[in-house]
This record gives sequence, structure tokens and C-alpha cells, in this order.
Amino acid sequence: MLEEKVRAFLRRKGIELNNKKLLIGVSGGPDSIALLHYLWSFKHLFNIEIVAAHVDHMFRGDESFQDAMFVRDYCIEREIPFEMEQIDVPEFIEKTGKSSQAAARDCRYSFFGKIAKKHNVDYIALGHHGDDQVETILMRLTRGSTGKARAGMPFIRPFADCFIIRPFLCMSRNEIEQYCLKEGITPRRDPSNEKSIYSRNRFRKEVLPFLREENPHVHEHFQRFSEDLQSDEAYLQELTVHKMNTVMEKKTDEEISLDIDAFEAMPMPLQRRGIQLILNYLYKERPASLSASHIESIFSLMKSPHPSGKLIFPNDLHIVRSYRKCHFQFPKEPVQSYRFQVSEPAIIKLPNGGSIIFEYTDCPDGNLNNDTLLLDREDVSLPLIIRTRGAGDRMTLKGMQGTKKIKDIFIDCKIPLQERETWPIVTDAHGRILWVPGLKKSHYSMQHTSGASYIILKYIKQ
Ligand SMILES: Nc1ncnc2c1ncn2[C@@H]1O[C@H](COP(=O)(O)OP(=O)(O)OP(=O)(O)O)[C@@H](O)[C@H]1O
Repeated sequence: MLEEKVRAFLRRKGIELNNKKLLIGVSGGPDSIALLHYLWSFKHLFNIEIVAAHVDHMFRGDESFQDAMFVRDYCIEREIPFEMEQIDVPEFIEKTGKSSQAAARDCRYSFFGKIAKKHNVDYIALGHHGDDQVETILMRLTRGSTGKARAGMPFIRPFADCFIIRPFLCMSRNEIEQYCLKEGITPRRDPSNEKSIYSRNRFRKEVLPFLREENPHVHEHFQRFSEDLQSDEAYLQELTVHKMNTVMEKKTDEEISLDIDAFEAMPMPLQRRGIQLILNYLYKERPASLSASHIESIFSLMKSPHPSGKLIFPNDLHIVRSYRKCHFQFPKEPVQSYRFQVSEPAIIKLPNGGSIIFEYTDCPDGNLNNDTLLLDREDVSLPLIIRTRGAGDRMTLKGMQGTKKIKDIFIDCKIPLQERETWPIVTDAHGRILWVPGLKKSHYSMQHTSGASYIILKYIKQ
């Protein structure tokens, strides 16, 4: 019996309808009219308040208006408050370019949200049933969905300050039809439910009969599968968030950097979810063209024997591997190359976020590491030039014979590709490279010898 099964299902899901207010989305088809009837007939027993809501999508002219009238009349006869709206979905499709199903859904849900607020309801109940669930799961698996999308429709989810629930997920289409017959309800039939142009209808007609033949209770097993997968998924998701916070750095809303070694030490199921997490964070709206093969290509990039490489994803998301780091970012405005001249004490702010401090000193203190350069005031030709790298730049390193390419210094010091473009280089007035701040000094750099007068340059990285 439908009544007992639904009550047991709601009990198992921990939903207490007593003293609650519900909005029911009623299309006039068998499932939602049966749901309305079911909740209405238990109104006093449950002590619930119900409101019915119908949207005329204006797809089928007078026929769809008659659906609305059917639901309205049903409600008037039973003194059920009724809300309806005619929404010009064909016009909405024209404006947005959405598919007819997606457009109708968007319009419907925004109406539900509005009416749910108006009546201050606890739940919005929809008529999706177990066969819808089987179709949804199979369609999503066939299309290649990931994560919790594979689990189909949730029984409950938050929506517009209340919750959407689907009390009929435990029932088959056939059981609902039987209930309608028993209760003397003659639902409206939407002819588009028969059209094979819709993928759902093909699953309904071709796949469902086979499964039902194999096992008449197939929808119950799919529903269990859906619930188990959703709870496993929620748990793994929580673990993933926790772990990912230790291996990635959110630099901005549009940039995340990942430590590859720490990431690869995570268990594989968390790695896959971790990548999804990054993509969901960066893509505010996930592009439809993003597929499982994109995720695979990120793993290949990180595992590649080459220390650097780049992928370009939909909407121009760049994924750049540089040594043991992987950067996910939407490219910023390209940073222009720069060139500053300095011949007296000053602080030069660099476009890469760092700065260089120019000072005079007779008595430098502190340790003279690669972030500090000491020059003899008598020897150096001013102005000093602070600029980005140029093709063929070379310098003579302190304590070494011959010259070395600046490019090789960046490679030896494992400076990520994108940082090299904006890294400062300091030369004297003749263009001789004196210093690659933070990395290497040339043989022009001095050790402190008392008595002389110096220029001291300090590099403060971002
Ligand atoms: N035009 C509508 N107005 C109000 N609610 C709707 C409308 N269309 C769908 N719904 C709600 O969304 C649920 C799922 O819709 P879907 O389009 O998948 O099914 P349906 O074939 O319309 O189902 P039904 O047999 O209830 O007509 C319906 O059961 C109903 O609760």
C-alpha cells in the first residue's frame, strides 16, 4: 500500500510532518496529483497545512492552460489553497538559449521559491518517484557525471529558506498509477513524456522495462544505492576539504597553488575529489564542456617526468606545473616588463609586488645574504637600473670564472615560469648585471671592508 510505504519511508528519513506547512508542486500529472491527494487525505492525521502550486509553462497553449485549470479545480473542491503562474518559457528560452527542460525548470523553481516564502512553508514536496530516480542515475552515469551527481536526486535538500523533499522516491511509477486508480483520480497526461527526442524518455521506454523485468523492486535498490552513495560522498568530501587545506594555498579567488608531493601523499579517492574541489572553487559556474578527461590530464601533468608543463581548460583556466608545484589560475592582465633608474636613496616598488630599498651606509650590519647587495660607491656607475630580464642576459657570478645565463640561474633556483617574467634584475649604468635579487650576486658585490662608503640594496619579496 502506497500510504504505508510512504509513511515508513518518511519515518526512515527522519521527517516528521506533524504541524508542518507544505507547498506541493503539482503539474497535474499522475505523480504530483497523487502526492497532493496523499498529503491532503492525511492532512488531519498529520495535522499539516498544505498549499498547491502550479506553473503553466505556456508550451502547449490551451492544453497546458487546461492542466492548470484541472489542478485549480481539484484544489477548489478540497479547499486547498492554490497558487499558479503563467510563465512565458518559450520567450525565456529565446533570451537565455537554455534547453526547454532546463528553462522550464529554472522558471518553476523560482516560482516555488517565491511562493514558499510568501506562505512561510517548512517543505516544498515534489512528485519525483523511484523510477525517476533510476532514470536519473542511469542517465548521469551514461553521461559521465562525477561525485554526488551520480547518486541521483537527494530525498531532501535546502532551498529558499526551507527544504525540498521527495516523499515518493520509495514508490514505482506503476504503484502511483495504481493509487490514482484506487482513489478515482484521472490525471492529466503530458504528451511530451512520450517523445523519444528526450533522453529521459528513451531510458524510460527502453531500459526501465528490462530492469523491472529482472527485479520488480529495482527502484528500491537504486534508492538505497543513492542514499548510501550520498552519505559516503558527504563523508569523503569532508575529509577532502580538511586534507586539501593542508596541501593547497588559495592565493586569490582566481588562483590556487598546489604542493604536488603533499597532494600525491593523499589517498587517491581524496585526490580526485581534491581536484574537483579546486575546479569548483575557481569556476564559479562549471563549464558544461569540462569532463572526466580534463581531470585525468591534470594527473598526467603532475606525474609527467618533465618538471614543467601547461594545460588550458575551458574558459581559459590555466594549469601550470612548475617543478613540484601546480598552479591553477585564470591569467591576469599580462604584467608589463619594467625598468626603473635609481641613483639616490629610495624605495622602489616593483610591479611583481616586491620592493628594492636603496640606501647609503658606511657600516653595513646584519648578514649579507642574497637579499642584500653591497656596492662600493666609488666603483659603481650610477644610475642603477632595475628591470625585468631580457633575452640573452648573462652575469659573472661572485667567486666564479666566466658568465652564466640568467635563465639558468632561474632554473637552478627552481623559480616558477610565471615568476621569471617579473623577477627584478639590477644592472649598473653600463648594463652590467650586478645582482639577481634574492638569488645570485655578481663579482661586483662587495664584502664589508671598513673605511669605504657603500650603497646597500635590499630586496623585499612580496
Ligand atoms: N508545471 C508544474 N507545476 C508545478 N509543479 C510541477 C510542474 N511540473 C513539474 N512539477 C513538479 O516537479 C515534479 C517533477 O516534474 P517532472 O517534470 O519530472 O515530472 P512530471 O512528469 O511533470 O510529473 P507528474 O507526473 O507529477 O506530472 C512533479 O512531480 C511536480 O511535483
